[in-house]
Formats: sequence, C-alpha cells, structure tokens
Amino acid sequence: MSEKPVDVAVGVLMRPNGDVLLGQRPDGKPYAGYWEFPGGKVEPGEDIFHALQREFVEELGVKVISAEPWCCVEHVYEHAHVRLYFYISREWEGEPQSLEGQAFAWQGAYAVSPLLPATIPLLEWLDQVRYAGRAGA
Ligand SMILES: Nc1nc2c([nH]c(=O)n2[C@H]2C[C@H](O)[C@@H](COP(=O)(O)OP(=O)(O)OP(=O)(O)O)O2)c(=O)[nH]1
Repeated sequence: MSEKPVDVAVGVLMRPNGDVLLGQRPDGKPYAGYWEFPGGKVEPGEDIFHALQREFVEELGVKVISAEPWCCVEHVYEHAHVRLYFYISREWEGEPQSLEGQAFAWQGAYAVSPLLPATIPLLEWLDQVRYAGRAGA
C-alpha cells in the first residue's frame, strides 16, 4: 500500500518507576488481541497532542495533562500505511478504565505478547529512556 500515510497519535504513560501502560486491541479491529500503546487516528484539522488527549479520554477515561514528543515511526501494514507519533507522558489525571472493553496492563521491562509489529522496536528504545542512569541499565 503506497498511499499517503494515516497519522496516529500514540501515548506512553510512564509511572515514576518506569512502568508503562499497554492495551490490547479489541475485537473487530485489525490485529485484534495484539498489544499496543493506547492511541488512535488523528482526525482532520486536529493536532497530534489533542488527538492523543481525545483518544485517552475515549479509551481509558484518563486526562493527559502534558506529554513530550518522543519519536515517529512509519509502517506499512496490509490494512493501512501509518505514521505513528509517539509521546511520553508522566503527568495525567485519573486511573485507566477499560471503556472499550479492552484489557490493559502496566508493564516493566518484560513485554506482553504479541505486540503490534511497528511497536516492537519501540519497547527496546523505551528501556533506554526509562532505565537511563540506573545501575545495570
Ligand atoms: N494505538 C496504537 N496504534 C498502533 C501502534 N502501533 C501500530 O502499528 N499502530 C497502528 C495500528 C493501526 O493501524 C493504527 C491505529 O489505528 P486504530 O484503528 O487503532 O485507531 P482508532 O482507535 O482511531 O480506530 P477507529 O476509530 O478507526 O476504529 O496504528 C501502537 O502502539 N498504538
């Protein structure tokens, strides 16, 4: 698929101990059952941070207060060509709830499986952010 990529806002909620929140894609979506960072497609006219805030409210009932752009990855799936804008947030309000019936879990260095293909390398890069400066990291 070679059309223009679809922009997707993706958020990494990071607790002070480095754990991050992953969700499992619900039934009915491509790659149902795969784990991902919460997020979704940016709507026309919307900026990426606002898309991120909207998706977190819709999916998890969480208000993201601040987030910093971290990295951008493009991936061509059979169902879509996506451009993923990953943000890291350490500041949010509310406890995540499963508003779309999805499972979610706070994860440390080990990973759940299977992960969406475009997200796999991100977990390794993330270890460099969350465990930077720690002995043995
Ligand atoms: N949220 C999220 N999406 C990811 C990740 N990695 C990855 O390849 N993707 C892809 C999967 C999808 O093709 C796309 C996200 O689109 P989506 O279908 O989940 O978005 P949405 O919630 O807006 O869906 P919908 O309204 O169309 O049902 O990005 C990730 O870590 N998180």
